[in-house]
Amino acid sequence: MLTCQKLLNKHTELWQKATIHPFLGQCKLGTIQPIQFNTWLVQDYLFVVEFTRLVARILNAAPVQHFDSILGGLNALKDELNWFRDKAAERNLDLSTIKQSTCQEYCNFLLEITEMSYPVQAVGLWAIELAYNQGWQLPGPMPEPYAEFANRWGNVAFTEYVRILEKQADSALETASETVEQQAESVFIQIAQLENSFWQMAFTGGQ
Ligand SMILES: Cc1ncc(CN)c(N)n1
Repeated sequence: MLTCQKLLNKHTELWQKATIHPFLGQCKLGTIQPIQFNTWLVQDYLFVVEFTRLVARILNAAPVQHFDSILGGLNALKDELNWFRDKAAERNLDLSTIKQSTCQEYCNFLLEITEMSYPVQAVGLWAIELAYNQGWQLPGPMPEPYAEFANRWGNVAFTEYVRILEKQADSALETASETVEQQAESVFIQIAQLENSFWQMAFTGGQ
């Protein structure tokens, strides 16, 4: 039987590339350049808009026992979108801009996930949230102004939320066919690759 942990064990290197990147390393050192950080901030806001739509669709496919956590996630996304708007305003950034190709590619992939069965969606949701939880947590405490960003996804409550998503994905996988297991693995791999590309996009600052 496939589990989230098995996916992490099987694709260690790929997952490391998704969660450990010079972008985050330079946030930790305080040496990230404004163009790089601002590129990430604007593009991540655009991503989170589409991610919110994905979570809403996952709610539609989920068993009622999983509603609590998904509704909690949607509520947190409401705050997160407003927080992104505040952060962008502080930096005089225009959020009504076009998506860079990597961001667009990831958003297109989110749409593809919505057409798959619930176990695959549950694995996708867990992987996307785990990527940010670990990505922002692994470097350890960051200096201001990045501490606030690291804390948003690295905090204990978010870690607990990701654990619940993992349990839900595992329970959805319990009765999954081999085909669905393969789809879940493929979605996990693609998310890991897209997460790495997203950091890379921000790191190159849109040049
Ligand atoms: C690219 C990306 N991946 C994941 C997350 C966490 N929701 C995010 N905000 N952005």
